[in-house]
Amino acid sequence: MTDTIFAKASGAGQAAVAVLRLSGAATASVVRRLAGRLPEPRRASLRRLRDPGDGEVLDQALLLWFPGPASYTGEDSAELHLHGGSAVVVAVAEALVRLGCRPAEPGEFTRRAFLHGRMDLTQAEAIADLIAAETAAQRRQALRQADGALARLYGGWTERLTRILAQQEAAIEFEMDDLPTDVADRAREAAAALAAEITAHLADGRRGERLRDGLSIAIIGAPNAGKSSLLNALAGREAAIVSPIAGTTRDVVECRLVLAGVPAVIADTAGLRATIDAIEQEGVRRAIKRAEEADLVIGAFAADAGPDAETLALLRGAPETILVATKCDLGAPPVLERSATMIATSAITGEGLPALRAALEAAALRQAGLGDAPFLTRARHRAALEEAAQQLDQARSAPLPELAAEGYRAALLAIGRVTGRVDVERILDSIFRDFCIGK
Ligand SMILES: Nc1nc2c(c(=O)[nH]1)N(C=O)[C@@H](CNc1ccc(C(=O)N[C@@H](CCC(=O)O)C(=O)O)cc1)CN2
Ligand SMILES: Nc1nc2c(ncn2[C@@H]2O[C@H](COP(=O)(O)OP(=O)(O)OP(=O)(O)O)[C@@H](O)[C@H]2O)c(=O)[nH]1
Repeated sequence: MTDTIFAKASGAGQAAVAVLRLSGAATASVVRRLAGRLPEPRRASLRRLRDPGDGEVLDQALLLWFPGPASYTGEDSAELHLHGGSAVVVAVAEALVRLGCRPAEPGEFTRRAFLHGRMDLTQAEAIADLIAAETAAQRRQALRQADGALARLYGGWTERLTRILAQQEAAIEFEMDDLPTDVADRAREAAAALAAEITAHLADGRRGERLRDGLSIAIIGAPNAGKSSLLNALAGREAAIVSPIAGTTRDVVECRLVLAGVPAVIADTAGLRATIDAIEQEGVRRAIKRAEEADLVIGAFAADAGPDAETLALLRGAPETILVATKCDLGAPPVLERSATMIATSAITGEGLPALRAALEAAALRQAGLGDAPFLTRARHRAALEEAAQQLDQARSAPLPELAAEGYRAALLAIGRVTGRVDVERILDSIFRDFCIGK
């Protein structure tokens, strides 16, 4: 019999109401000892909670009873909605321990939901993403995944692969019996179609992962180009120091932005120039590194000075770039030969800033926006699906039918690791470790 676990499911700190969640086989008897007879399933009922030892009233609480398997975890569970004071929560928690319950590990409720088949691993991970979601687009992606969009997609692939494997094994039997058959060919065709679908799913430009992790944007340019002023204007606060002294920004200054529902971190960096100042050199090194790792690089130059070679060179390696001619209040921006997007801005008059924001939002939607098909959201899924596609390719060209079957089996295992249908124990810990207690 599994332990009966409990945890405060509502947030830390003082609040009007604290929700304690319980799950496990002893839930019904524990609740009866604490609150009297069980209420109707899933109906809130106001109860006095009493200390099981001396009968002292601990709180006046709302009680909910969820008999398994129709509960979040799939087990008998209950919720106690207490007054939020810490002494109330502690008193009830102590009573629960005396009644044989134990505090839950992080993610343990959702882990139990998975173990009872209430959801697959992509859905369990989506619950964690939903709790962490900070923007509308993140919420939508997590909700879609929690609703089973990836579970259905990958589950469908698992079913098809199982059939392919069965066909291949039948083909081996037929061959041993010297029966003529085209079953192996049919398996190979089905595997080719599946491999193509998996490859297309992998080639999503990492949009789902970008939306989950946030977009990285770097502002680079010569000293005094107006980078810090640009960052402050975009962030709407004085995050970075602005001064007429060239070489003011040394370290990377980060600000969080939300662009069309996509979370982003925009970084102001040290002005690019050769210098003998060791600290500034390190700043330039960090600026270059940031630019190389960014999803989008803003190349800033003063309109009256024109773009510099160093900045343009760094822009060349970036996945997406926007050129910004700053200080356009001081002079007209130059006409550039290259076809790159250029936006003229002024931190003084505000000119061009809405256009820059719009360009950033368009880029964010392009790089991390939601599409019709669900996107891959985690590196864990990507690695397993890459392996599945590779195994399928190898299986299709395997010289022996037994080797082909081996490859199909390996591909099946790889996809199974994503959904948790096969070989799960090993990956469970790493997934649920990141949960908060009470979920
Ligand atoms: N108070 C409270 N709020 C919450 C949760 C919770 O557990 N408690 N949730 C927790 O994450 C989320 C809601 N998710 C839930 C998912 C399934 C079931 C559940 O009991 N499912 C049963 C019965 C469905 C029904 O009544 O029709 C089932 O699916 O069989 C409950 C909550 C968000 N809000
Ligand atoms: N007229 C005008 N001056 C600006 C504008 N933007 C920035 N400046 C001025 O240009 C100087 C440099 O601005 P910063 O934003 O500190 O430039 P930076 O590129 O971050 O400079 P470093 O930290 O040295 O790399 C400051 O004196 C700003 O006031 C603008 O749009 N118009």
